[in-house]
Amino acid sequence: MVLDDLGSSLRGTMDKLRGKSRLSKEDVQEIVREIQRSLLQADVEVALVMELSENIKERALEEEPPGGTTARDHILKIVYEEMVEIVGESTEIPLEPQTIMLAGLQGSGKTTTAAKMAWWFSKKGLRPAVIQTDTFRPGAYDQAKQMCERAEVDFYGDPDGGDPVQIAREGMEATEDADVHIVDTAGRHALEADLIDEIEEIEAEVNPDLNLLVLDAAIGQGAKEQAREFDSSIGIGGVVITKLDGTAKGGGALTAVNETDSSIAFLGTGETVQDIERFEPNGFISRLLGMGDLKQLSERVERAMMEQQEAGEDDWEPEDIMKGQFTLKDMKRQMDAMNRMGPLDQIMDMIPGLGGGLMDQLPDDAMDVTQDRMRKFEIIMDSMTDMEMEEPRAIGASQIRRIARGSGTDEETVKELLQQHKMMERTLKQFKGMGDGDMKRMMKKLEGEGGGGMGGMGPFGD
Ligand SMILES: Nc1nc2c(ncn2[C@@H]2O[C@H](COP(=O)(O)OP(=O)(O)OP(=O)(O)O)[C@@H](O)[C@H]2O)c(=O)[nH]1
Repeated sequence: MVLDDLGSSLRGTMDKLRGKSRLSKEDVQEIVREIQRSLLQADVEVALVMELSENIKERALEEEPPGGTTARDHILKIVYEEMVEIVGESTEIPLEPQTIMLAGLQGSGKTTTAAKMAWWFSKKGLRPAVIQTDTFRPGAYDQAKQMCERAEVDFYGDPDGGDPVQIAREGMEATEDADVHIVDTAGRHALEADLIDEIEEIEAEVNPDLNLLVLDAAIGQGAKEQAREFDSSIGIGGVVITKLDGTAKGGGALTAVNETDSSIAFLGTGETVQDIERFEPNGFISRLLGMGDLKQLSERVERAMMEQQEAGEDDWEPEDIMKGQFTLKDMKRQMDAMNRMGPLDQIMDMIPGLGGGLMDQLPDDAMDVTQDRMRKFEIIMDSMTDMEMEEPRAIGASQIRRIARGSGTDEETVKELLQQHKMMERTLKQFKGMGDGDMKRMMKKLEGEGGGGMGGMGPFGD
């Protein structure tokens, strides 16, 4: 994904703030420096980087973190909001009849994007048509035609035609049955005057509802001039970033969006017609900041909480744990909460600080093993008496034998469960010195984040 590097380095800096309730000037400086470094590396324009970092610095030092918010969450929120400010919401694409024209330099991916967008509209139940006006590049006609056939959408082009404006006119007429007209235009090596003249004439002919600038994700500073030129001639309403499946940097796209005061409409993520996504700022920035997909995470947590309420388990308060009591029942409750949220690896990926780098370091089957182990633990717990669940430390060798037999597992796994419980209990005891409020908040947070509460659980434990 774009600016992917930003995630890991920023995450490292953010992680150093764990446990702090206030940010010092030095903390803010360090975070801002990290953001600047990453954005500049990703080819974001210097002036834009400076503007963003000034805003973050100012807000981080002036705004009081709301009650109950840690310094880390507070700064993450500010960085997130300031990034949203630049990236913006996704360009609005109404699902109704319309004409969209694509502009951009040669090779940026216009023709491919035209077919992809047509496919996208057809999946939304509309009838799209692609009109190919590129008479400049030999092969553009065949390429567009083939892709449209693959996408099973209407296509108009003229392999022998010499006048793009005439092709545009004829194309609009020939495809009048279609709801959505996507007009592909020719690219040039650079911003030559005749390219601009031509596109203005086509635009006058087809009268588009929206002009999209198609940019290769690898474009850097050049994006600014392009964006400005196209914007002043035809008006740019949105940007499409292509080739995000490569090792692209993508900073140029942010510059273009800022320059044209527009937003991102689609992302191209491959060479086939299906490789298109609508841009979604929440997920994009959350991942960018290495925060995991916060929106998705909170939805899952909410769902899990609702199910927990329905199951009548909403009376549980973490007070007992705060007093240092952590029974097997508490452990089981946490495991249940996690199970309700979905596959473990997906949850881990969404939790701030656990996604990205750490996941990559785990062997491929680590999550399976862990999930498998959790299932076994649950079966074992089902074979325990209430008393054993409340006082696991009192479980002796003969009870272990009985539990192993009763659960169809082995003594080794029962011992492993007890060991795991001990580790979690020990971890929690370390927090006993904390203030009551902090502790309560932390416990609620661990519960809320699902996986965080499983400290010491499996290969990803503390
Ligand atoms: N990997 C990848 N390749 C892409 C993507 N979009 C386009 N391409 C490739 O990029 C190359 C150029 O794409 P085109 O669609 O021909 O670009 P164009 O802007 O129409 O080019 P001109 O007609 O010369 O102006 C082709 O080889 C495409 O297959 C993408 O999202 N991912």
